[in-house]
Amino acid sequence: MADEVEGFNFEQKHGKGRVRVGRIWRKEDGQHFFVEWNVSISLLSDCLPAYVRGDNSDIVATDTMKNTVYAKAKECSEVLSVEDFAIELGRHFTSLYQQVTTAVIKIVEKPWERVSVGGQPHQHGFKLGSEKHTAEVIVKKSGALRVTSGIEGLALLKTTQSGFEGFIRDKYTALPETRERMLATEVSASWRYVYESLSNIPVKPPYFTERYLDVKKVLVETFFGPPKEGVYSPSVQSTLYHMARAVLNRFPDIASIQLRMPNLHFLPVNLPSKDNPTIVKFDDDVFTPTDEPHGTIEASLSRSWSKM
Ligand SMILES: O=c1[nH]c(=O)c2[nH]c(=O)[nH]c2[nH]1
Repeated sequence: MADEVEGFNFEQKHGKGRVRVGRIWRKEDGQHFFVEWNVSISLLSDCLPAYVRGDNSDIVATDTMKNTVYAKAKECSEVLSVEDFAIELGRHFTSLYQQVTTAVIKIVEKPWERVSVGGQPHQHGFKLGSEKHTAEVIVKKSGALRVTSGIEGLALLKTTQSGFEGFIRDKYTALPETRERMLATEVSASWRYVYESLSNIPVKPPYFTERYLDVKKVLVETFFGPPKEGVYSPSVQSTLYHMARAVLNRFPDIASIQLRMPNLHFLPVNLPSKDNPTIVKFDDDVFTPTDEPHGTIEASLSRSWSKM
């Protein structure tokens, strides 16, 4: 929030970063549920005297914020999504403290997944998966709300049905045109829901978790295409756009989506030999995997009637 202080413009916020919490829920049938969250809290509050006069009487201690994460985790008697937990924290800070005008809560969930043993889901055994579910929630004292969910580290690769042709050629261009290459990326996506107030968010607890899984499915299926023939990608740009569009077309409760898709190159291996026959001649088979340097391709897509 911006204030005028002694003739200057002044903006401030304070919070606690990287509060780590694990929570078990035990069901009556013996099945356990487990989540591990990394929570960051940032509060916009009326506490100028702390900065200007050393008067802390309007300060919510960041230690209290940390304790609140554990207290609220204890209070939640049912399994809930990162979004729901973030909304609960935001609601708490903006309603309990007169000084707090806005709460920004970010959570990254560690991807613990139930293991299967002998083909059966284990009651209390979990292994670490790969991509992470994230949420960022902004709650205002008025009840105004913004919920943004995301995926980080969704690594995808296909061995064909990708090419790159027709790009600008000049004296620095060495890249050959191709209709046959590998395509590998690590998708980061974040999408904002249409809900703008605490009073109109869906209250059914699995809603945000289900949506997260639905969005991931649409992103993955659009990237790969049908199982047998796949779908041809003329560029990362085109594939990214189709993925973003598929999500907005499919889910009316999502207002906008941002995608970041590095192009993780697999370089053809050719090993000529001066005297003997060629050691390795590339035939779309042997590659040097690289992640540095990599292409960076990102875009966001929102409904044109959106206010943002
Ligand atoms: O899909 C691609 N998009 C690019 O912008 C690009 N640039 C490049 O060198 N290779 C690729 N591939």
